[in-house]
Amino acid sequence: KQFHLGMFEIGRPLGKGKFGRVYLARERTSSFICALKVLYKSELQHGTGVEKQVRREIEIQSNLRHPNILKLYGHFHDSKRIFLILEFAGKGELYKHLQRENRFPEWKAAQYIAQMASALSYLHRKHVIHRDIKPENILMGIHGEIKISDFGWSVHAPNNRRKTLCGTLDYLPPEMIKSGSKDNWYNEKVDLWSLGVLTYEFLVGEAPFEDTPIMTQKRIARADMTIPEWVSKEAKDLIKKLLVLDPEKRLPLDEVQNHPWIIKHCVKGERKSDREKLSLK
Ligand SMILES: COc1cccc(-c2nc(Nc3cc(C)[nH]n3)cc3ccccc23)c1
Repeated sequence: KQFHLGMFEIGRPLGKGKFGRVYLARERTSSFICALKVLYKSELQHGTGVEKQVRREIEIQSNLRHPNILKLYGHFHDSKRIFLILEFAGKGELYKHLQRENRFPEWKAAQYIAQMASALSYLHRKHVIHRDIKPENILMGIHGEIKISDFGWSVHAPNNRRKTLCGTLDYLPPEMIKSGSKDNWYNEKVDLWSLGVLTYEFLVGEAPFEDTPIMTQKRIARADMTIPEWVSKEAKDLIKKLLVLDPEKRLPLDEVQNHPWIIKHCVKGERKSDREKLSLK
């Protein structure tokens, strides 16, 4: 399908991402609502990581279909700009909601982590590692479902990309902090660590290793964090099983999805009494 700018009515600017602006848009013939991300080629210097990052984002995200992953419907460009036609998530950036609410109640945090685990499990089955899981890269749909966006840092198979440490260090796993062997950078277990950091931040309202940049790196390398005593023991258990230094020892995603904390808050539909009947059988 060939897309071009004339096909869209451009609505209000939704906001500025790190490499371009995002507008609400409507496709004229179908009246389909989407979000149009505009990137200026001038800002993507040729041959720099950013241009490759955008190409990778397009290549990876356009082949993904999952309710908790923001869809990329297509892309096109003109002389000066690249346009990404993205799914519109009506409730915007998750981190804004987290800022406003300070922290999420356990039932809400568990539902978000269950959705993230489902999306990551789908990505890993397709050998895609996101590598940049954090609240800033998660959007919220109109029904409160969350959607991973921004695949700029995701990778397909192992490759020799250097990750420039832009933005927060809080979510980096120890293997990406240590200068040692780089092949661990391309092990999907890095997303498990970030899922643990995300779980902590949803419940506590700040990242587990938040400190000065130097101290953050030291604390990550030692998995040096304290979980407040008011966090439930089930939630504590899950965080501790994800924030493990050895990538191979981190709780696999299928066990995250079956963890008691997730089951307790996410098995929707049947009432507790029915659940007891089921387990008594
Ligand atoms: C920096 O603030 C930014 C930047 C980019 C988008 C938003 C934003 N986005 C969306 N939805 C989106 C965005 C995309 C790519 N798909 N669906 C909705 C919003 C609602 C209120 C405020 C802001 C919103 C903010």
